[in-house]
Amino acid sequence: MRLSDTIFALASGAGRAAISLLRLSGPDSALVLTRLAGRLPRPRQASLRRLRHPETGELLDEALLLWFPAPRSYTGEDSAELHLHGGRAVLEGVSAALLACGARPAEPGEFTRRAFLNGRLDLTAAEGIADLIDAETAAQRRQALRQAGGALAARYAGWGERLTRLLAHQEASIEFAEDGIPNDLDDEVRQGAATLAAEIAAHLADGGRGERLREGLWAAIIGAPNAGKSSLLNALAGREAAIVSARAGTTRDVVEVRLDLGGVPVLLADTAGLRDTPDEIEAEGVRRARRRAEEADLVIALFAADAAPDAETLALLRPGTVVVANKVDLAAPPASIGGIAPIALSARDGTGLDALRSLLEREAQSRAGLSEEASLTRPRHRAALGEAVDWLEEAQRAPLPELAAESLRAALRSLGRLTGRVGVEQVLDVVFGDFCIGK
Ligand SMILES: Nc1nc2c(ncn2[C@@H]2O[C@H](COP(=O)(O)OP(=O)(O)OP(=O)(O)O)[C@@H](O)[C@H]2O)c(=O)[nH]1
Repeated sequence: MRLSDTIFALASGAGRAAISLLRLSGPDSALVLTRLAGRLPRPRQASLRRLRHPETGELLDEALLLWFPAPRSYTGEDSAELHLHGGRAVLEGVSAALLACGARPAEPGEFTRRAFLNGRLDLTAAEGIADLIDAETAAQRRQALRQAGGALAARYAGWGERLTRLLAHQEASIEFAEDGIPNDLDDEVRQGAATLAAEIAAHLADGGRGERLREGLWAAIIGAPNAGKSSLLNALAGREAAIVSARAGTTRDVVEVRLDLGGVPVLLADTAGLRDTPDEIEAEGVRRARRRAEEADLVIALFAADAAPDAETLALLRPGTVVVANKVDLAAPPASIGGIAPIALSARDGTGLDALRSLLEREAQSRAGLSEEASLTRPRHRAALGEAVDWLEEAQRAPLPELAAESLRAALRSLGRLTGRVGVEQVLDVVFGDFCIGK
């Protein structure tokens, strides 16, 4: 990937469409656009132009052009958008003309990569843009927009700056000690490292909500055979995803549907009815059901109101499990199951379904909804921040100022990996800006 290349790519979806959007970016963009369209449009103003092949002069399309000179563009380079008619032949003709002008097809993510390299966004914002494109629910969109807008970037950059300052002070204390000047910078640094470590640790202790919202929550319905698990899954999904039958032991494997529960994407699994069975295939289904219940972020334990609660399902109840008494059209629900008041439901006639859905939405949002503060969204973030906390703690324990400085530098590198930003030059800037060391 060379920044000296001028690249282009279809930015809109592939296939026949009213309009196709081609993007162009790189140092030769002005030249390429001029050869195709005769002259450059005014910056950031839509202009209708005839596009011709630069060698044959053949008319390719009449298109709307947008010209974004550097640095005020998405990539930070000279770039342009070509709004073409969305036919295949148009796209092929214009692509061939761009190739003839020396531009090359972009690699996946190359526009955003260039934006990052040109300092237009940090790594977390770039990830936010990828998430925005993948967002399936409103809450995912909000989280991605916030991250793409730099909410995490700003927070991590703030921590990076504080860390840089701590490191600068630590370096200064070492210099002062050499010169025999008394100072209490060491204590200051230790105190600062402790405060910062606590702040980062609090950000990490968010129950993984940002990651869950990005990836989707895992939910599972468990219960005895014939309790109505498949009926409930179908009712929540609004379609016949799982087979419903009066025969106990119908569901053998895990059946999954995707739901949007209050903006949180949820992968809901119907599982095999929990019971001891000599049937080998069903027994494997029961094992999978138990595993699924263990792994799930949200468990719905379903009991039939017209039967005594079964011991297998009762044994899997945990704090936070949603307990449901189904078939209330046949019998009144018990007041309590395993010490929890159940939601009364009839998957057959729909009684209680809205109440259950609202409860599930609240539960999903409390586990993965948007919090007031921007949450981290990837294991990569968690790992880098965890490392930074470890190094900050190491710095507080360090027996020598030189070792404390080394640990702070390592913490800074961890944050730097997260944002792709913090470099040594910044430390030097602070060292020489804050202190007149005079050497
Ligand atoms: N009367 C009544 N019958 C129900 C209700 N929900 C489910 N059923 C019936 O109960 C039987 C079992 O329903 P399923 O949804 O297949 O139950 P399941 O828990 O998935 O069963 P397994 O796959 O064997 O574990 C079917 O005959 C359903 O029609 C309900 O609310 N009321």
